[in-house]
Amino acid sequence: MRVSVIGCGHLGAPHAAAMAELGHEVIGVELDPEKCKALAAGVAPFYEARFGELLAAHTATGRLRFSTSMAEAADFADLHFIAVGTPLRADGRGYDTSQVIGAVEALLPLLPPRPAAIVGKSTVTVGTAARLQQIIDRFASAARVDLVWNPEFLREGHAIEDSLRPDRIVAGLSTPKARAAIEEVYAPILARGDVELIVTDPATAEVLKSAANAFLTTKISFINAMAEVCEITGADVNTVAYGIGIDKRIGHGGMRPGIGYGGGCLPKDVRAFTHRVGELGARDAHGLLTAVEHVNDGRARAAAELVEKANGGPLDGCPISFLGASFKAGTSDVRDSPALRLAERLVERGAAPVIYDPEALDAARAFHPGFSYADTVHDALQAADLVVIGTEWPQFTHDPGLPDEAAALVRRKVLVDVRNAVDAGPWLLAGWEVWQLGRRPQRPPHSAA
Ligand SMILES: NC(=O)c1ccc[n+]([C@@H]2O[C@H](COP(=O)([O-])OP(=O)(O)OC[C@H]3O[C@@H](n4cnc5c(N)ncnc54)[C@H](O)[C@@H]3O)[C@@H](O)[C@H]2O)c1
Ligand SMILES: O=c1ccn([C@@H]2O[C@H](COP(=O)(O)OP(=O)(O)O[C@H]3O[C@H](CO)[C@@H](O)[C@H](O)[C@H]3O)[C@@H](O)[C@H]2O)c(=O)[nH]1
Repeated sequence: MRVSVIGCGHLGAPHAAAMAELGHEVIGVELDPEKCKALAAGVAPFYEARFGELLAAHTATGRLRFSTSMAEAADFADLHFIAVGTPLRADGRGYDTSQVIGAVEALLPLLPPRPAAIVGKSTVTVGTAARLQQIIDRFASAARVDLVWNPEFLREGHAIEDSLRPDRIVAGLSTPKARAAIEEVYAPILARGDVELIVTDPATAEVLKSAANAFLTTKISFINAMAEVCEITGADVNTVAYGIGIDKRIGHGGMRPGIGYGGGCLPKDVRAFTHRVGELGARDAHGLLTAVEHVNDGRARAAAELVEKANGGPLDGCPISFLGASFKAGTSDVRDSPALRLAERLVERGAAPVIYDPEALDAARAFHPGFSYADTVHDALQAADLVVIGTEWPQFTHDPGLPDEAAALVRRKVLVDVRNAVDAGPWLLAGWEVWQLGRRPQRPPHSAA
């Protein structure tokens, strides 16, 4: 099938590569000329597992190409994925959907006189598809153009894997032709027989996506609220999370305690949904989601207080080796990164963090030029009074050599892991104190404290 992907950011570019991998002929449309040029040359503009490899392979054969021209895409493709951004409005009251509306309005008059499907993947407020349908209906071509709302559930860092092997495919649509288009574009996935296609109306598809992200944040804030309880009672939140997660009704997935959720999706999506359900008068939903956001908003402060405790007093002038900048491991994305939120708090408290990240240094430098950065983990560790793990990269949490290596470079062997991801054992053996959220501090054998 000939498809276009309009908007080639963290969602659209991997989605375009995955569509090419499924055998489609794909054109990606990207407004940003630099990003478009890199993609067209087969070079990934951000770090995402397997994406670079697929991009290089499929741009080399010509099955996947990129352009800044919407007209080229309109002419070429029969199905158009909309994957443009939906940032929060500046006042925080819901999404700014202008990129979505703008992309559809730009595409419609360019479509040639043959059937086409517009397939929305961006995350939107419920009601957006209905608004787009009205815009489509105003065009003479309306009978030829079908609209599908097909929300995306991929996780950054797993974008290719999640696109090729999704948990489910959701399609909000209203005509048999639209259903046929979705079944055709996802045919290679559906043929495997283990992925359910949920066909519903557009409003249900929109709410389903918002509800999924709202539930994910609820789970994270729940365990982080339990971390607070553990901190007060001297209980251990990692054991609590493990113990309750054994119950299949609860599960272990998406319930790692720590500094809270960040990234380009969950914070803005739950914010926009909270606002929308409030507007709609859904008071219980509004109360629940407000509490979820409130817990998350408090995590950077809780983490900063933990760092201060680990330091044994105020952080004024304290040199901190700060490991991690991306919003989670496996991506170079620093949008709304909890790690950088904490770094900011530490600076406010007078500390001097030096930040290192294996993949996100360029993005962090570009978006947060005010921080100090090191090009290697060795440079970041040099003469630090504290080491803070802000992002759970395996290079920091699972490198068996790091505790000894770091011990030789720092001034004091105090580790604060705000992702609760480190196995303290090797660090304690190397003489480190280990501090984590919602857990008692662990001290090395034979330590006086
Ligand atoms: N990032 C994810 O993992 C993910 C997963 C599921 C859903 N989503 C949703 O997908 C949407 C996109 O998210 P993202 O993270 O990729 O954002 P992003 O900002 O990384 O990418 C959006 C891209 O669209 C481009 N763009 C905007 N208007 C355009 C136009 N008219 N023509 C061509 N290109 C245009 C921008 O230049 C940008 O590169 C959002 O609604 C987001 O909530 C994202
Ligand atoms: O147990 C957990 C899981 C995640 N996080 C944090 O939550 C944030 C988001 O993580 P994750 O959900 O893995 O990343 P995203 O790539 O942002 O993906 C989310 O947002 C996407 C955009 O809507 C959806 O498509 C995905 O299904 C949804 O998981 C990150 O800061 C994580 O560190 C935790 O603190 N504890």
